[in-house]
Amino acid sequence: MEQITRDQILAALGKLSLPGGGRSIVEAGLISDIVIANNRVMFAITADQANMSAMEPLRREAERIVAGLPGVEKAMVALTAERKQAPPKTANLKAGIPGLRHIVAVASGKGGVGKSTMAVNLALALKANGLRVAVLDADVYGPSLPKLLGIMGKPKAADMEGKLMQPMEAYGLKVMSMGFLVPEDTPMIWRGPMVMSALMQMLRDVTWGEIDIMIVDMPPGTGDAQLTLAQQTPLSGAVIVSTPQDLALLDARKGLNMFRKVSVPVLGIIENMSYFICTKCGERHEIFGHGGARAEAQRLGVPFLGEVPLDMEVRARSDAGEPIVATLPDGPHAAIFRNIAREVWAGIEAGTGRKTPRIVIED
Ligand SMILES: Nc1ncnc2c1ncn2[C@@H]1O[C@H](COP(=O)(O)OP(=O)(O)OP(=O)(O)O)[C@@H](O)[C@H]1O
Repeated sequence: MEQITRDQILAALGKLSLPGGGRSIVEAGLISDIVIANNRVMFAITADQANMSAMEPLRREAERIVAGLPGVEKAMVALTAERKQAPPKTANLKAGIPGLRHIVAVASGKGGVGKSTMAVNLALALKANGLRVAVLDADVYGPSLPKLLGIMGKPKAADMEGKLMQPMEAYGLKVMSMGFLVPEDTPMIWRGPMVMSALMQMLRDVTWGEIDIMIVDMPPGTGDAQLTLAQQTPLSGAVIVSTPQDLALLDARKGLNMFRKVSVPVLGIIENMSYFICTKCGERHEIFGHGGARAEAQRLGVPFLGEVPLDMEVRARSDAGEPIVATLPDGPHAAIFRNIAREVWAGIEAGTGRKTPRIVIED
């Protein structure tokens, strides 16, 4: 497929007039930077905050026009409010997505704490407990699910127009990630509205089917993009991943505060790299002391979901795309994750009071 250029896109959008006629959206300077990657085009249209709903047909029309250009496989267009703090319009999404009963975010106060590893193994443990589970990689800055789950290739179209995509599958999970759509080496500058728009498309335009719980691997940190995601996605709850140092340094608290700010219940904290099991002697080393995290969680008023050791086996299997809960289901780690999964699900049930399927516990 030939590569579309920014000028070709602007020329096509030049025909699109603002509501009420008059100037085009290009002349009015309402088009943000245009990102072109792998035959996918992303940009935002600036709108008056008070005028967002009136601009929605224009957004759809812009998306349709660009998607129809030669060399474009998909177009993603978001509306952004002029005032910076206002999130893009996602009213339909907030109401819930058909088929997805619960969406739970896995987040961290900072990067590198093992958030993605925890998200994948938590998803697999929920599945082992008898639930229908999907995982969504919202970590568009560094999508890691394809690697962690050993998935290659691209999602297939699910309809004739190519608007809907089928999710990928691995170890019985339904999976979607920006990593499937954008090649690893594509330099991309992601902005808040684009992250939200990409996530919306992955939530809305993927044939997920009936899912009891979807785990969303959030981008690390607690900046604007994360706040918008937390605010605009219909979340049943959030799980915070932290390391002992992270807890001590109060980075985890930022994550907690972010979800509290947008009234998403925090289901609890997972302490990762909690202790170290010596590969030679099998002895447990409490490098950072023991019990601190549990006490800290209590102090912060959130459930403590469990502790996962720093372990060579966890890392090696993650890096090989063979997550430990799926490939070593009888091992001690899988049991730890199944317990965490049980706590998470109990928290969701307590929070919603909805009828849920029976969970089969095998250990
Ligand atoms: N409990 C653990 N024991 C050993 N290694 C671990 C453990 N948890 C995570 N790791 C390793 O730490 C590295 C970072 O983990 P991961 O990618 O899950 O972190 P992250 O917080 O999602 O990172 P990012 O900030 O890039 O999103 C990976 O190599 C992973 O295999």
